[in-house]
Amino acid sequence: MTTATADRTHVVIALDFPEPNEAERFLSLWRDREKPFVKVGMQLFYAAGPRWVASLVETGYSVFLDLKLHDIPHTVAGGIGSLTGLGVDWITLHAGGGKAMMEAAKAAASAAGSRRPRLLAVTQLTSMDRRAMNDELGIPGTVRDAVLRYARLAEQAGMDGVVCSGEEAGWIKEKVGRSLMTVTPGIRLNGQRTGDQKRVMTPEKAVRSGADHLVVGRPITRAQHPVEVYEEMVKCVQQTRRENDV
Ligand SMILES: O=C(O)c1cc(=O)[nH]c(=O)n1[C@@H]1O[C@H](COP(=O)(O)O)[C@@H](O)[C@H]1O
Repeated sequence: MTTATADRTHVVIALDFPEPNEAERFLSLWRDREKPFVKVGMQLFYAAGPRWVASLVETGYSVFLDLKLHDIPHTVAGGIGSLTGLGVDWITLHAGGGKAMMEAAKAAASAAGSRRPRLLAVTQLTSMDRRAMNDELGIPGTVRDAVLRYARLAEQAGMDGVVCSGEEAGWIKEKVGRSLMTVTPGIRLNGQRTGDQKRVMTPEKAVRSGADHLVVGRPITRAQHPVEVYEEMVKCVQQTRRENDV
């Protein structure tokens, strides 16, 4: 298990593929290179199952298991208990499940001792904007305020980090605390299609804004030359960190 540390910003590749063999074919592009940190989300997990995820870990990948758990505390604790044996690095759950749910998840993860996965609370999805949040969900105020509220709750419940957009990462560091890890999807290069994402940022700007780690799917998985795009992003992130002393 690799642990993402503050001295390195990971560009985590979201393996949003329908079948494990597609994901494996994609990963084979990195055959002679350092293995990237990868994210397995619901699409691939439901198709490939937990054993495949465990085999990915055994092969040497750092894995972010993004299942966004959200249920009553007892059920989420049970889910976390079933997932800890896979050896993944990070697991997501929705902060909107509440403090008791997150605390139950933390207790279940802690049972794995030093090999426990880090728990990340998802705040407001990056596919949401203020209009959808206010009008559809009935949550008043700005997205930033809502994200901050979730982040505070996550910190109080002992979460290791939060998933948020680049627009909120720095705000969270300032208002909630620097030790709470900020993991940021919604990453796009200048001029790239945003698709269903609403709160997007370039890798450079996200790092400057306070993102500890980036999650990138389609800009890499759908690129003509995925390894080159990935390496370019890693280089850009490292350079930004150096230049901004972050
Ligand atoms: O938890 C996540 O990883 C996540 C949270 C969020 O708010 N927004 C978000 O896009 N994600 C994930 O990040 C990835 C982004 O993919 P792309 O939009 O293709 O780069 C997807 O796998 C999403 O499931």
